[in-house]
Amino acid sequence: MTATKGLEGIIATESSICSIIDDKLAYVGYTIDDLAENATFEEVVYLLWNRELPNQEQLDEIRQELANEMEVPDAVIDHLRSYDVSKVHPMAALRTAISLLGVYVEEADVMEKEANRRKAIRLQAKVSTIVTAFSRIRQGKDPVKPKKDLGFAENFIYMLNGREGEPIEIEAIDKALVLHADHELNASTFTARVCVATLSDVYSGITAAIGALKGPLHGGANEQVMAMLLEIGEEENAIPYIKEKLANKELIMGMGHRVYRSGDPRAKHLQKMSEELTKLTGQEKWYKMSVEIEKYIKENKGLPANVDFYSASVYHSLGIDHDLFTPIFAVSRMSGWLAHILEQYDNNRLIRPRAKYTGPNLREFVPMNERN
Ligand SMILES: CC(=O)SCCNC(=O)CCNC(=O)[C@H](O)C(C)(C)COP(=O)(O)OP(=O)(O)OC[C@H]1O[C@@H](n2cnc3c(N)ncnc32)[C@H](O)[C@@H]1OP(=O)(O)O
Ligand SMILES: O=C([O-])CC(=O)C(=O)O
Repeated sequence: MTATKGLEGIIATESSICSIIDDKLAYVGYTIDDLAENATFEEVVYLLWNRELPNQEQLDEIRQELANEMEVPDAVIDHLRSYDVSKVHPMAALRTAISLLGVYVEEADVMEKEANRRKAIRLQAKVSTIVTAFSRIRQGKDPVKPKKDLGFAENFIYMLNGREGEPIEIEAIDKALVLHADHELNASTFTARVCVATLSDVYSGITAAIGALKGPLHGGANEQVMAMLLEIGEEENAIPYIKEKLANKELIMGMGHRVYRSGDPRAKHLQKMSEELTKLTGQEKWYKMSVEIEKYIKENKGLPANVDFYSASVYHSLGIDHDLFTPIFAVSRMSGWLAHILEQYDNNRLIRPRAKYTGPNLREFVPMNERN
């Protein structure tokens, strides 16, 4: 029995949601390039859950369902106010709030297909409200209630800032949500599938997934990228900084990927957005610095920039707090997690691999009075 460290290259399930073939990414057959340029986030949510793009009527319906379900129970808001928010990372707050939501909502443990779809709508709608409410509360402000006539990205910006977004902000957030929505069997999605394959409930699967996304080797990398750019400070420091990190065998956040070799097809869209938004806000140095780092790492380590690399300067130039970058990833990836959870329920088998044992051989039990 040999072990494959990190399960690299292991085909662990069949899925009809997302493909990565020869470094090309598609959601249900539609390339990420087409979707990034032409689809809204709500269209992508519909696509991931139904495996077809919505017609206008279906799109209107899912938009309305999401807007209608955005409010969260007072108990969840009260909970966000109940601890020292200055000491809690928003991903920890989100993980706990989603778990708490599972206690207050109806049907949490009802496993019927239609009930699970209703739960999917509620979770997708409410994740945005929780992230923005936490952000407002820690600024000493009241959460802003969602508006039923706004789209998903519009409501996110409205609830975050207490004002409706400018068209360029709405477009940027909507596109970022489209780009992060799903990614095959990434660590957090796999976590969600492992959890619900025990026939546990949707809230448990999503809570587990948020925990996995939080780590800096996965979704948490986008916040770390911005921390790195700030530490570098000025463009001329970028390459010496990177050289030193590499010499110390430290990771360059936002670089490398388990699956992509030539490049992450989402990165170029975020790069373009970063170029435009940093220019518009007079913060081009973050973009220029990122381009230099990407080039150096590609040439010297053969590693491509991943989705987290340019999203950092995109969100920064939109004035978003750096520790909200990963929660925004979660707001988007909620759609993919839910698609995979529903797919897992539809064709379930317990996920239970084996471990190659490397400990001591069988031995005599040692009574307490004979132990060192
Ligand atoms: C949304 C997402 O989750 S995208 C990924 C977000 N994560 C990051 O950006 C964190 C930085 N990147 C990494 O840590 C890795 O590239 C991962 C976790 C994404 C992929 O990891 P793996 O597939 O396990 O790659 P692995 O660790 O085997 O790397 C292969 C080699 O490249 C090196 N390497 C990989 N990524 C990096 C990096 N970002 N900086 C420096 N070296 C790196 C490794 O040290 C290793 O070198 P070695 O062969 O000399 O030991
Ligand atoms: O697929 C992965 O391993 C990580 C990733 O890029 C994602 O989750 O978007």
